[in-house]
Amino acid sequence: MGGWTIGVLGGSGLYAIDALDGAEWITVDSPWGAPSDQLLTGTIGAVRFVFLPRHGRGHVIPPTALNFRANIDVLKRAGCTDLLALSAVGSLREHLAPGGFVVVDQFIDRTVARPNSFFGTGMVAHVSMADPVCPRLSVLAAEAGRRAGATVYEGGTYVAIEGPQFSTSAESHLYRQWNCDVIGMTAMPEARLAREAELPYALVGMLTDYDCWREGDAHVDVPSVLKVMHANADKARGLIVALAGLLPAERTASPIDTVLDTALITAPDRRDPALLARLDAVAGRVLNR
Ligand SMILES: CSC[C@H]1O[C@H](OP(=O)(O)O)[C@H](O)[C@@H]1O
Ligand SMILES: Nc1ncnc2[nH]cnc12
Repeated sequence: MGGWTIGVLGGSGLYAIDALDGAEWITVDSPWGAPSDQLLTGTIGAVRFVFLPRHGRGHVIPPTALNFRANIDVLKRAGCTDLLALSAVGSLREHLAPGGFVVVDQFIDRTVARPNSFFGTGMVAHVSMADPVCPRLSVLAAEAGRRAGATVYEGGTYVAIEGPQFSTSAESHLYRQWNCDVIGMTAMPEARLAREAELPYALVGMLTDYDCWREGDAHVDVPSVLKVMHANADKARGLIVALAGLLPAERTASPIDTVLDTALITAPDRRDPALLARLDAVAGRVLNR
């Protein structure tokens, strides 16, 4: 038991949060390289927040070049207990109208060019991704979104594409046939790495457009995404403030806090010391005992 420290990954159009008491940008180094930016830390009530603009302030890093491992590693090092990801997403469903929020509960990963694990040769691990998000944080994020005035849809499958180009119409129709609900470029491998780092992860997709599947509609472009995001930025910030008020005073353990207990397979005497050193924050709990 203890308090909550919520790491917030801010996506397109959300590069800072202004409601933090004692707000301070801090630098956290990572053995995985440079994260997207400094971390903005501060508190709202009893809850500590650590905010990272996923693409860096000024949106300088494209999805493929994001150092997802460093981003998750620095959030872990900064003491985060849980992660809330906020992302602009395209809608693949008529009823998921731009302006609404979708609390995602599944993923299909179509990314092809991103390191997607902290583990590797010399320290092999396999975590379950069957239930890729934290149900506890997802429920609270949904309620926080409603309190912030958003229309919130609970549950939905996010297809992660490599980008940076938006999809072809054929792909957009295919993803609809696969029962995907929303589309974006950043939740993978972010959600995988959060799980490996034993950080419960919830994702609120902020619907900005109908991608390019809808007959007679203009296809998605950057101005249309940013227009909706700017109109919704207050609701996103309101969600964070409302979440602080909804979290119980004490954080009880989550099963996700200990997923590495059953994930490591490499024999202790065959482990690579250099890789173990890089895993100090992510897996120190199980490697140092
Ligand atoms: C600006 S449109 C495409 C861009 O927006 C989304 O970013 P994020 O998930 O960080 O909000 C999408 O994944 C693309 O990176
Ligand atoms: N249609 C779309 N495709 C991929 N990423 C997005 N982010 C926001 N809208 C998107």
